Formats: sequence, C-alpha cells, structure tokens
Amino acid sequence: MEFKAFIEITRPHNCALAGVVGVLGSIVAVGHLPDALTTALVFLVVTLGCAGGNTINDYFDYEIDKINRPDRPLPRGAMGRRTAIYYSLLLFAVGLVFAYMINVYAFLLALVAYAAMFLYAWKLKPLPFVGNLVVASLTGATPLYGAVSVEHLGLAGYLAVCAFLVNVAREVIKDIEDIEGDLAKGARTLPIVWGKRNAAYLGAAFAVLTVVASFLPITAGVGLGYYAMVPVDLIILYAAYLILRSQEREAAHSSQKLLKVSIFLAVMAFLVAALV
Ligand SMILES: CC(C)=CCC/C(C)=C/CC/C(C)=C/CC/C(C)=C/COC[C@H](O)COP(=O)(O)O
Ligand SMILES: CC(C)=CCC/C(C)=C/CC/C(C)=C/CC/C(C)=C/COP(=O)(O)OP(=O)(O)O
Ligand SMILES: [Mg+2]
Repeated sequence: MEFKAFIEITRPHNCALAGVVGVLGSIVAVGHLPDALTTALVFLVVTLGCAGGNTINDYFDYEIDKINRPDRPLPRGAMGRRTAIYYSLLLFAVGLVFAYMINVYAFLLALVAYAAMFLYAWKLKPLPFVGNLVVASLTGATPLYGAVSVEHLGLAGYLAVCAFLVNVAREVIKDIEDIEGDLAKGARTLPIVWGKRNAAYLGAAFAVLTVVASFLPITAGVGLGYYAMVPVDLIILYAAYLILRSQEREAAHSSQKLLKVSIFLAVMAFLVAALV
C-alpha cells in the first residue's frame, strides 16, 4: 500500500479545478466572493465529491483500467480495491457533512450529485452516450452548486451550459481514445455502437456548441475583458479539427487533452473577469 495512492486516486488536479468552479459559481451568482465560511464549504463539498467520484470510478473500472490505464493505483497494486471503496464512501460522507452546514438545498444537491457519481461508476458508464451525459451534467452542476449555496443564480447558468457542452465533447472523445479497453470489457460506448467517425462528428459538434455558448455572458452585458475567451475558443476549435482529421488513439488523446487545457484557461478567464 502506497500512501501517495490516497491522493493520486482522487485525481487532485480535477478536484481542485472543480472546487474552484464551485466557488466561481457562487461569485458569478452574487457578483462578489461570498463569506469565507461559505467559500470554504463550497470548495470542500465539490472537491470531496469529485475525489469520491474519481475513487469509486477507479474501483468499478478496475478491469478496463488494467488495459487502458495500468499505471493507475488500483491496477498497479498501490491500493487494494476494498480500501478504495471504503475510502470513496468516507470522502462522500465528509462532503455531505460540510454540505449540511451550508443549507438544505446545498445538502440535497450534493446528495444527488454524489449518488449520480456512484451510479455512473457502478452502472451507467457502459451505456452509449448516457454515461457521457451524466458526467457532463455533473460538471455542469458544479457552478450551479456554488449558486445554490448562495441562494442566487446570476450568471452561473451560463457557466453551467458551457461546462456541460465542453464536457460532453471531451467525454465522447475520451471514449474514442479508450475504445480498446472498453471493447475488451464489453462496454457499449458511443464509438463502439455508432462508430469512431460518427462519434467524432458528435464530439466536434459539441465543441463548436461550446464556442457559441461561451459568448452567452456577453449577451448579459459582461464587459470587454471577457474577450480573453477568444484564445480559449480557438483551442476548442483546434481540438474539434484534430478529432475530425483522425480518430486514432493518439489524435483522440491530443484532442481531449486540449479540451482539458481549454477548460482550465476558461475557468481562469471567468475568475479574472468576475473578480477584477
Ligand atoms: C467555454 C468553456 C470551456 C467554459 C468552461 C466551463 C467550465 C466552468 C468548466 C468546468 C468543468 C469542471 C467542473 C471541471 C472539473 C474537472 C473535470 C474536468 C471534471 C470532469 O472529469 C471527468 C473526466 O472524465 C475525468 O477524466 P480525466 O480528466 O482524464 O482524469
Ligand atoms: C456538484 C457537486 C457537489 C459535485 C460535482 C463533482 C464534479 C466536479 C464532478 C465532475 C464529474 C466527475 C469528476 C465525476 C467522477 C467520475 C469520473 C472520473 C468520471 C469519468 O471517469 P471515466 O469515464 O471512467 O474516465 P477515466 O478514463 O478518466 O476514468
Ligand atoms: Mg474510469
């Protein structure tokens, strides 16, 4: 057992980014940073939920990851599978305690989101496109979580739409990348059921929809500083081009990684636009 596996299995980069997105949702909802306690609680509930979701995901993906991701903690033997499931349940439980400290709506939304992550990992992932929609909905729910925590919506809805669309694109393209392991385990992902090329068209279409949606806040009067999104949109369009040009594993990997970079840069742009 490696101690660092307890950090690694949670995918801390995703969790930290998700936590920032939760707080960003609160900021764009009320137009300023909420009080320190609410900010900390929103960050913790989203981060712990994302950590629990990633951990339970690796628990159920053990056979697939032995082929696709043999370097991950469970397939390489750095953590036992029983330890992983208890660890994920602990992360979810602590997250729910913090959610209860925010307000009843924040507690209920966390309960639904945590249950959805468990259900995705346990049963929904192999369903063509349904699994992709569940993950994308969870990422879209993240800025909404911040808004629910401050009991106001504001521009958080726009963030949610962008988060949903870009993650549908990324999840479909990740399935194109993972088709070998998914085939071996009999998972019926979209590229397997519909063909890699059709899946690539769908992924690219959602990437283009993300670019269109990224200008929604301007219709709400967000200022010129928002044009920092233009380079982000160019990266998204290039990711769409890559997956249309080739559906081989390497092209799909580059495309989905570029979308992840665009998510990080977009979140930073939104954060600067909201705080400056
Ligand atoms: C225009 C534009 C791109 C706006 C950004 C919208 C926005 C706020 C996106 C944030 C979405 C979010 C909550 C991201 C958290 C981290 C994340 C990528 C979660 C989804 O992870 C699922 C994925 O399958 C994990 O795979 P991997 O990243 O390879 O470990
Ligand atoms: C709204 C609240 C309270 C929490 C949301 C928490 C967040 C940000 C969830 C985003 C989606 C997410 C990280 C879900 C966890 C499960 C997961 C890692 C799905 C993707 O896994 P796979 O589809 O197996 O892809 P991998 O190959 O990366 O394992
Ligand atoms: Mg997985």
